[in-house]
Amino acid sequence: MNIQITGLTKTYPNGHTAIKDVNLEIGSGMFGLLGPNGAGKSSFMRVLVTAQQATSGTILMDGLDINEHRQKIRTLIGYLPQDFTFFSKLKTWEFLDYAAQLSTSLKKKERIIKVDQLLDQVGLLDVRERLANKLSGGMKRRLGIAQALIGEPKLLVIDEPTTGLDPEERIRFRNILSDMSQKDVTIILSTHIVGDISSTCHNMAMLNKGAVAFKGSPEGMIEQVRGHVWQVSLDDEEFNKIKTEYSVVSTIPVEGKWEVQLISENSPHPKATHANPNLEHAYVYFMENELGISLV
Ligand SMILES: Nc1ncnc2c1ncn2[C@@H]1O[C@H](COP(=O)(O)OP(=O)(O)OP(=O)(O)O)[C@@H](O)[C@H]1O
Repeated sequence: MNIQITGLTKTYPNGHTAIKDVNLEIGSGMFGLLGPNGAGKSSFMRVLVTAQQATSGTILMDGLDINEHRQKIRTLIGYLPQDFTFFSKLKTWEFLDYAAQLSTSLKKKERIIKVDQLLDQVGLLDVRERLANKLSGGMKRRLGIAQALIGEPKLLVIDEPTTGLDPEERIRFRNILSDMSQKDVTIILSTHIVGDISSTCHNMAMLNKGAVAFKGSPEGMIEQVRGHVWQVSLDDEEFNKIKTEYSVVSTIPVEGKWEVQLISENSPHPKATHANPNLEHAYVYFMENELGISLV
């Protein structure tokens, strides 16, 4: 699916503008929306899935204006909101079957086949008889993906997919999304976790205070911080001093010293050398230099 977003603005009734003149083009594959809490990611996603209306601007999905073709657009979208919850008393397969009844016209026999296919795809077939509200946090998120996929959407919108998941579940969840994005489904995921983007998305945007602070590839964002990431080995005293002056992004204790990586325009220490930048470095750099948000 091709999505063209032009001049999108959302002002809530209390006067707060959560999305400011956003212009983006999103193609097939996986697109990451990165930004700190409160940046406007959820507001943006709710507008995208027609759950709330923009104040101004347009969104075209494969050429269709989402305001003029709301019903049609809704059949093309699967949505997993941040605060997704289950009805109690439904088993895992029953929950998905219920979602299938709402979003497909499949007959009972076809639905059961489809439900089990999807449960298998997200690794939940073994727990199909378990009550959905008794699943672990990671399993619930995976069941959430399955319900978003049951109507065979062309666009999958996922808000903060890995928040609260342990590392193993996080990797598993990312892998499911990567598989999906190879099946001609456009996936938009919002997150404040840099690793979710760097390991899955070819294109991304960074939102801050409702406006687009960066758009392009993760590599493009990383290039902007090249030359500003330093590493140096410090003793306790030096380390305590440097961490009050610079944005330290990682610290590893090595042989009684501290192996430190930090962001700085200029060399922070006579023994400091350049380090290879990654997306986390770029995120910190953007927050500090472009957006004026201090992390020290
Ligand atoms: N219904 C609303 N009425 C008024 N202000 C709102 C409403 N919903 C969100 N906001 C405000 O809009 C801003 C953006 O919120 P939003 O939830 O879209 O951000 P976010 O990037 O998804 O953050 P988070 O990850 O914390 O949810 C915040 O300042 C929030 O308080």
